[in-house]
Parts: sequence; structure tokens; C-alpha cells
Amino acid sequence: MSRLVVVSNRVALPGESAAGGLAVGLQAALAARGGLWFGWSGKSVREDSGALHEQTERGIRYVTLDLSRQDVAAYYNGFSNRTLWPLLHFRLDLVDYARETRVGYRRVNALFAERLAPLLRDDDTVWIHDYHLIPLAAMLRERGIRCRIGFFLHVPMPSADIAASLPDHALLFGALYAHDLVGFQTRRDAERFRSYARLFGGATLVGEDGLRLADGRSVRVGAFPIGIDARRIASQAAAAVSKPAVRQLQASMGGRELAIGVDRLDYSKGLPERFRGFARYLERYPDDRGRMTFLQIAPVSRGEVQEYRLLRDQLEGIAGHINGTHADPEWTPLRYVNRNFAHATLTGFYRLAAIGVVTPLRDGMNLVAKEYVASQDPENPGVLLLSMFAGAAAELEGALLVNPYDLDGVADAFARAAAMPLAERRERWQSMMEPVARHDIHAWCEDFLAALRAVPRS
Ligand SMILES: O=P(O)(O)OC[C@H]1O[C@H](O[C@H]2O[C@H](CO)[C@@H](O)[C@H](O)[C@H]2O)[C@H](O)[C@@H](O)[C@@H]1O
Ligand SMILES: O=c1ccn([C@@H]2O[C@H](COP(=O)(O)OP(=O)(O)O)[C@@H](O)[C@H]2O)c(=O)[nH]1
Repeated sequence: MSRLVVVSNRVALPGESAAGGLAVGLQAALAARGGLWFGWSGKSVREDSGALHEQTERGIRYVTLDLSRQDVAAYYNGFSNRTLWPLLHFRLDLVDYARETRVGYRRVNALFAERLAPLLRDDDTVWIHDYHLIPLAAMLRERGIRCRIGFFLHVPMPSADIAASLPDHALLFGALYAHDLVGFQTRRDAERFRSYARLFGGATLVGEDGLRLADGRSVRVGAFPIGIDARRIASQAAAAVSKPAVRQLQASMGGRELAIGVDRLDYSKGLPERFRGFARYLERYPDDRGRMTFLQIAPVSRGEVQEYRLLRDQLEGIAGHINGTHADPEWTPLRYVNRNFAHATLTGFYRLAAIGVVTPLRDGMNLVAKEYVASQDPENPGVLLLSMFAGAAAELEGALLVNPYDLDGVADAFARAAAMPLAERRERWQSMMEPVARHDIHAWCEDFLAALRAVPRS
């Protein structure tokens, strides 16, 4: 069997907790089959970029590289998080167009290529992940690397007109054609990429999953919705209810129902709108007063980026206002926590919660939605309130789908979820658990790699 080489910006090193769905997903995928995981160490150093660190654990060889502060500023905080992230989440109003970070991003991708190329063998299968590393495969090809290379975009692919607002967009997105297979979270993302390639890359669409380029080369394009380790999470959740943190949360509820949200503190997650939707529910459904407590867990993310710091300030203001307006001496309607929790503890929190609240403005997939489903007690499952703009909405038809901008609709969904009879909850949960269990993280990995192996090579 060909060795699997996974390349991503974020690597979940052994013993480190993996915040963010990419690291959680890849950890589970590599644990099952072993291989090499190459990426950034997460360290920014004073000296030059490029020092490598290596360790092997449970069949996974981790090779990570340090980056200089200047490179982290340009490549990660700059172009990845202030240019590509908002662009790919349809937020042109937040895109930073600085040339300097664009150049820094290419410099770091070239460094990845230079350090990775000597580690590769001809029969390796290389799988590159996400927007941080879009030009990497093209740079590896320039260095003579001929093995199969696939790419997976974890975030949404915007429409061609949005993508084209980026200076040098054809240089960036055109680099994706260096892969044998380019994968997306949903069919719609894949279709938007194919239309971009047709409109701006001179490509011809072939069948349902192909592109023919002007120079005669072909690229496969497909949808591979990422999953979770559903079986493991279900058993973790059942066991987690006896954990002290979970018992304490339950005891603190005083018999009220718990609604829960778990998100990195990111503007794509729609947290201000979610808080306001919850406040609208408190206003419009006075008979429900005191019945539910909403716990929002939002660990700080990308804290060096200005837009994220502003969001944190904004949320503190909204949360304070909601509690100031609606709280009673013995009841705080909104609990807002900026701490990071261990994955296993979260599964216990999800199981306690009668409502899971996942309302991003845009999200590639959103693993929390699937984790909430897998953590439920089948005899008494909770209700998932899910944004129609999360990739997960394409699979989780049993959720209460909401438009996160429509605060009245979100308020109504809170009320409907709180009142939903057991029979309807069970039926909806079963319809969600089936795809979550079937398309789990292992199936995702196998499906993508099988499609990559099946690409004919010239
Ligand atoms: O690495 P960070 O900058 O700390 O950010 C965490 C990750 O955020 C994004 O996750 C995406 O991948 C998930 C799994 O496929 C998906 O469910 C979610 O919708 C995406 O937002 C980002 O794409 C990753 O690269 C980051 O590591
Ligand atoms: O305190 C936290 C908050 C989140 N997560 C995990 O981080 C991932 C978030 O992935 P998702 O796809 O929902 O969004 P992303 O952060 O990748 O955009 C999920 O597996 C969460 O369980 C975690 O382990 N601890």
C-alpha cells in the first residue's frame, strides 16, 4: 500500500488538544492507517524559518517546521486569515488585499515545498489540506515530484465573481490544477469551483466531476463531506456524563433546559446574530421565560488578527446587554465562556443539552453539528438548530434549518425546539444519525483516497 503523506498548516501533535475541525478530522483519519503528517509546528521563532522537528507515535511520523515571526505574520495571520478566510466565507467587506502578505504566503509555500520534497517517494500518496497551502502542489511539481497529489478544501468555495476579486486570483486558484484530484465539502462548492475554472481558467467541463484544461491536462473535482468518528463520540458521550465537569454543569442547571453552542471565536460562526436571535426568543416568547439557559463556548481563535479581537469586544457587549436586560437574581439566560474544552468533555455537554445551536453565516462543514448528533441519548435526543449555510446542512435534513440572518426565524426555532415532542425528536435524530454514522471520518478518508487512486495518470 502506498504511504499516505498528509500536509496541512495545523498539525495535532501527540498530547496537544486539537481545536478546529481539520486537526480533529485528520487525527482520526491518520490514526486508522498511519503515515507522515507534515505541517507548521505552530511556533513562531526569532531566527529563519524552516527548522524541522520530528517524532513518531502510534504509526504516525510527525514532521513540523518552525516559521519566523515575519513569515507567520504574512502567511498565517495575514494572507491566510485576513485575505483568504474572509474571501472564502463570502465576506468581501473584510478582505485585506495587501501585496506584502500575498508575497509572504507564496514564500512560505515555497519553503514547505523545499522541505517536504526530499522526504517524498515516487509511490507516495500526498494529500494537501486547505487554503493555507493552495500553491504547494504546483511548487512540488516544479521540483520534479511526480507522485499522486490530492487537495481538499475544508472551507466553502465562493462563486467565481467573489473569487475573482482577489488580485492575481488566476495564479492562486489556477495552482489547484496541479493536483490529480481536488475535493470540496459539498456538491455546490465543487460546482462553484468548476464554474470558476470554466470562466477564468479556460477549462472545459467534462462529465460530472472533471475538468479539461487548455493545455490538455485533466483534473478530477468532487464532493467529499468530512465526517466524525461517530462510534467513538457516541460512546465517549455516554461515558462522559459521569465526568465531574459534566455533572457540575448539570447540577448548575437547576432543572432548566440547556441549549449549547460550541465554536471558535470567529466571525464566520455568526455569534452576534445568534446571541441576538436568542434575545429575540426571550422577548417574543415570554411564557418560556426562565425555562432555558444558553451556554456558548467560544475559545479565542486567531487572537492576533484585528477582526477577531473586535469580534470579542462586540460579543462581550452583546452578552452583557442580554443578561442585563433579561436575567433574574437566580437565572442568567446566557452563559458565555471563552475557554477551550477537551473534546471528550464536550461530548458530555452535548448530551446534556436539549438544543444544539449551530448557526454559522458560512461554514465549510461544521463538525460540531455532527458531534452534537452523535452524542445524543437515542431514547431522549435533543434538537439540532442548524444554519442552512453550513456544509452540514446538506446531510442533516432532520435538523431545524434556519437562516442565521433571520433573527425572528432563529427565535421561532428556539421556541419550536424547546416544545418539540419526544416522538418528533426521535424521528429527526434517527434521520441525522444514519448519515453521520455511515459517512464517518474513516469513510471520508477512504472515499477521497479511493477517488485519488482511481484518477488515470498520463
Ligand atoms: O487552524 P486554525 O487557524 O486555528 O483554525 C481551525 C481550523 O478552522 C477551519 O476548519 C474547517 O475545517 C473543518 C473540518 O473540515 C470544517 O468542519 C469547518 O467548517 C472549517 O471551518 C480551517 O479550515 C482549518 O484549516 C483550521 O485548522
Ligand atoms: O473548546 C473546544 C471547542 C471546539 N473543539 C472542537 O473543535 C472542532 C471544531 O470544528 P468545526 O468543524 O465545528 O469548526 P472549525 O473550528 O474547524 O471551523 C470540533 O471538533 C470541536 O469539538 C474542541 O475540541 N474544544
